[in-house]
Amino acid sequence: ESESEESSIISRFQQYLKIDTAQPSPRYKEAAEFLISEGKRLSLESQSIEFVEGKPLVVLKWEGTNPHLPSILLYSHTDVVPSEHSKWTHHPFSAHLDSQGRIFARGSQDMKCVGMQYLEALRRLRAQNFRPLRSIYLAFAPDEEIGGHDGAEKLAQSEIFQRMNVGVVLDEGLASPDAHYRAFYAERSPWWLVIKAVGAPGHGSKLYDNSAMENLLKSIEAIRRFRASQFDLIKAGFKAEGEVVSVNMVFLKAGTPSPTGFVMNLQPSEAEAGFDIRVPPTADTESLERRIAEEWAPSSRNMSFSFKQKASTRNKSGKPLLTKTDSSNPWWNLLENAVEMAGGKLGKPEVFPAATDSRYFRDLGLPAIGFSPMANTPLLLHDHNEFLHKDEYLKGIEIYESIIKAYASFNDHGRRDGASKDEL
Ligand code: MET
Ligand SMILES: [Zn+2]
Ligand SMILES: [Zn+2]
Repeated sequence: ESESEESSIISRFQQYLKIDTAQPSPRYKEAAEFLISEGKRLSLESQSIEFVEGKPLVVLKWEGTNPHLPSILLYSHTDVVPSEHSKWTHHPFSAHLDSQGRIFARGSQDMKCVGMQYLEALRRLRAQNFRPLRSIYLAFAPDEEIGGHDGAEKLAQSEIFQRMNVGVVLDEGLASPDAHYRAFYAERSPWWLVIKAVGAPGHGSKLYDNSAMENLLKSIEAIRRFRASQFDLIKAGFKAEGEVVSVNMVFLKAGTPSPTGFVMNLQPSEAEAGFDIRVPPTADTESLERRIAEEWAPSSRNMSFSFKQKASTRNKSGKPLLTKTDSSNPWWNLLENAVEMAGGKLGKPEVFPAATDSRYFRDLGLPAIGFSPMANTPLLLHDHNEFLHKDEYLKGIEIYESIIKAYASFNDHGRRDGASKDEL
């Protein structure tokens, strides 16, 4: 690349990063306009779909020479998580490029990088007069960070999606601190649990059983023991991060407010705590549910519970939501080879420790692979000072160029395309 080409690539990335699409009030319209205009510059067909008003989902298309073959879906989400601006060295929507070449922005890793890299890879393929055999779709969806219900979930269930005849989905992965890229064949399902205790209120000096605080604390102790047992499996090297159940307390709510803080000599009659639980695809969910009902929020201790989010680990037929990584899934091998051809190396397939929109596609029986080409990069998603080095970003474009070329050219002579659904 010439220097000026490189700087226009970086500035397009910065332009996307500068659009404040943070939850809970993302500027979706601005993002959609930007993406559609980028799509037009690449002569892609474009469509903005509002399954829910004000939440556009942009679909771009490059038609294949054999549009009857199952297509490739290059998926990304447009929203980002909120940030504590004052704790960042550079404003999270300034997309500041520092003297070392690092680009700081919310979304630089999760996952505006990927969305723009797809486009840049297509730009390079266009310039080479590449003709895809299979149609290539790009989808830029809203609301991943709040569950994807008004984005990917609606897309996956739509007629539009059926007509797209998608054969494989690429979605986000995670940065890797070493030289290997990470690739994900499954993910943990988020269960966002709120437990609540009630009990008799009382004077702050009185020792008595069954107060709301005491009841809640017993649960917190039990949950912490379980958490430690899971964490120990990782610490001992028996399990990878995505293979255990994680539980983290994310809020505590109790006490009687007063203008100067909280009333100190009153034991409250209600206490609540929230937990972000992540469940691996093959976990015994029934036993976990029992544990919650019997140990973590037993009605015998005047406790109740509810879920703010509870994603299933299995499809309708009870099969865990996993994408095959063996020879039954040609896309995995193609990815590995294509990454290698572009000078990269894939680590061994992992379970994504958090959630992605891939679950909605895996639920349909489609193979979905989580992959963000960021090697030599600290894992900073949802963290302060999220950044991506410009050289990693540029390298990632070449990686995608290689993958998209391989995927869009893949011709299995009709052997698998009919059969690949449901086998993942
Ligand atoms: C249940 S929504 C998931 C949002 C985000 N990707 C996470 O894993 O936390
Ligand atoms: Zn993400
Ligand atoms: Zn995220």
